[in-house]
Amino acid sequence: MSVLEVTHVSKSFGSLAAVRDVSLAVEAGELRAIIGPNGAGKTTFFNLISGFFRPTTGTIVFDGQDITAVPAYRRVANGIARTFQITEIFPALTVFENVLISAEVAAGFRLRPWVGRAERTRVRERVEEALELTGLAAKSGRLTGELAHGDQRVAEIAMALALRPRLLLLDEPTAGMGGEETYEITQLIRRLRSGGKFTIVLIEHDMRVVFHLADRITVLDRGSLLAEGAPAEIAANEVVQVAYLGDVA
Ligand SMILES: Nc1ncnc2c1ncn2[C@@H]1O[C@H](COP(=O)(O)OP(=O)(O)OP(=O)(O)O)[C@@H](O)[C@H]1O
Repeated sequence: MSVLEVTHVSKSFGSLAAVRDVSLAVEAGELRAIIGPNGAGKTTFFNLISGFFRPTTGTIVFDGQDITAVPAYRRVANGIARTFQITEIFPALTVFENVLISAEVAAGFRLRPWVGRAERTRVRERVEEALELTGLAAKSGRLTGELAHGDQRVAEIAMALALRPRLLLLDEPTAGMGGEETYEITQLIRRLRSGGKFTIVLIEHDMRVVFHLADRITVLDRGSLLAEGAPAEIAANEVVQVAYLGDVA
């Protein structure tokens, strides 16, 4: 069954069509990679799924529910969490505090004058679970700004996991990483995927990571869907090779 169904979605900024008539369906438990050259519309597409932008046309259905008009914060409550291309953390707070804030905001704590102890405990459990899942538990008391870049990106993933999402959107999780860190985060994403709890959509420029992790790959080019298929099909697709993969495939 499809968890996410995007149908004929477009998004224009003035006269620029950043996403043009894109449709895709992501199955439960699948790891889908979205690739494409710079400016292909990948991040805009993420912003449409997470609700930061409303599509100009088209519909987005999550878990059988039409969420096209649902605002971003409610999509989080429905089970969609994302990370960003650029790290979005509070460097002066500890890892634990960053993940806790994320979980508390999602639980609506900041909007209420009083929150019961049981609910606080439940949210803390989510934070601890996210830190365990990402392997950051031992570093939870460290200031986030003092962590290596790779661990900061992992902390961001922990912040998303603390929302207990069913759909996890990862925007270039290996951006700015060296070989070792890229390997570590690839292993982490593979673990998250194999746990079976999450459906993952990943934007990624590193083709080794993409071909390693993805069940299926969607290729965007100048806002349009250029191709979709299993990694072997995409690697063998001549149109994709010409437009994007070049020597890599
Ligand atoms: N908020 C915005 N306002 C105006 N134009 C935008 C906005 N966001 C994106 N664009 C434009 O839409 C097009 C697609 O951008 P987008 O960031 O989605 O591409 P991308 O595939 O994620 O690129 P990259 O790989 O460089 O991150 C670009 O031409 C970009 O300049």
